[in-house]
Amino acid sequence: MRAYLDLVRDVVDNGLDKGDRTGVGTRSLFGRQVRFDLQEGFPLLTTKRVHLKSVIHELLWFLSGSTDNRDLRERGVSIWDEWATEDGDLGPIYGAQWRSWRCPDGRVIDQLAELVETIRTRPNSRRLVVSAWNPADLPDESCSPQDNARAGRMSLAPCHCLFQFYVAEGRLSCQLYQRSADLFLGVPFNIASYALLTHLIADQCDLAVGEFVHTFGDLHLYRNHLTPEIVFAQLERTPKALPRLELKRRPETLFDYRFEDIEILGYDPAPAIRAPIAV
Ligand SMILES: Nc1nc(=O)c2c([nH]1)NC[C@@H]1CN(c3ccc(C(=O)N[C@@H](CCC(=O)O)C(=O)O)cc3)CN21
Ligand SMILES: O=c1ccn([C@H]2C[C@H](O)[C@@H](COP(=O)(O)O)O2)c(=O)[nH]1
Repeated sequence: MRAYLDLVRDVVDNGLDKGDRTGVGTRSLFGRQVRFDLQEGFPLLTTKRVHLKSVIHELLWFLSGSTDNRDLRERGVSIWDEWATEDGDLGPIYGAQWRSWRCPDGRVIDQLAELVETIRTRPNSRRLVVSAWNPADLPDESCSPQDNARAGRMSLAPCHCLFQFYVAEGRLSCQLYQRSADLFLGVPFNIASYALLTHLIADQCDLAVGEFVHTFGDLHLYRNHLTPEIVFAQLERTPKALPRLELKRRPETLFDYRFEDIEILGYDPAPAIRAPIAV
């Protein structure tokens, strides 16, 4: 995970000060790319403990098509609390766009089910793309997340907004375009989440895993993370060997994985580093 620390160093050294929607302020760069060979291990940050339980539950929640924060809270995951209404509504965020993209003519498209079917039947396709960026459902940036959800809009615009798969030599690779990236808190979660998604889809399609390519638009460190206890403590740590991912069971479909099916072996990270989240 040296690549992650290099990104942090890049933003610290070369980023420009920039205001943002949350009012916190950032140091930011535009347009970067890193890649992880998933054969070399599971790309889970070792220079701080990442709460993988939240990552796994969040991905299974996206895959279930749910946008109800109560389903996450029931599993002890609170990472979406700040954006949900009191009854758990987040509006049509990832789960809705991935599994039930609404068309003007009333049709509903399950992008993930179609993706798996196309990888199986036409692995050479150059159209293995899923988009969460649905302009019709985007939030109004001048309203709160909760007011957007109440108006039937997304509470937060998709950050990991488009991804594409690629099959070659029996390996499945994934590239993500992330338009906006909170490098300290969000990105370690996003890397682990898409690496896991690639493993699950590869498992369903009888493929080995290839690479995860992570492409960034606005890549930023929030100003209140640029402290000796947070970002600079992270930069002083040395990466360790990566853990491995093991899937204990292959269910009927991509949508039937359970938390217990996913095991991470040999994860020996440095202690967690707490940081405030910008809402
Ligand atoms: N500013 C911001 N950054 C994000 O990464 C982000 C958002 N907003 N809004 C929507 C989701 C929610 N995500 C989150 C929210 C919180 C944590 C977080 O607080 N992580 C802590 C503890 C995690 C836990 O205990 O489960 C961490 O140390 O990683 C991470 C990702 C990712 N997204
Ligand atoms: O999966 C995620 C979700 C969100 N983020 C970060 C990126 C930004 O810091 C905020 C979103 O604010 P916008 O004004 O909509 O860009 O959340 C992330 O890194 N990963």
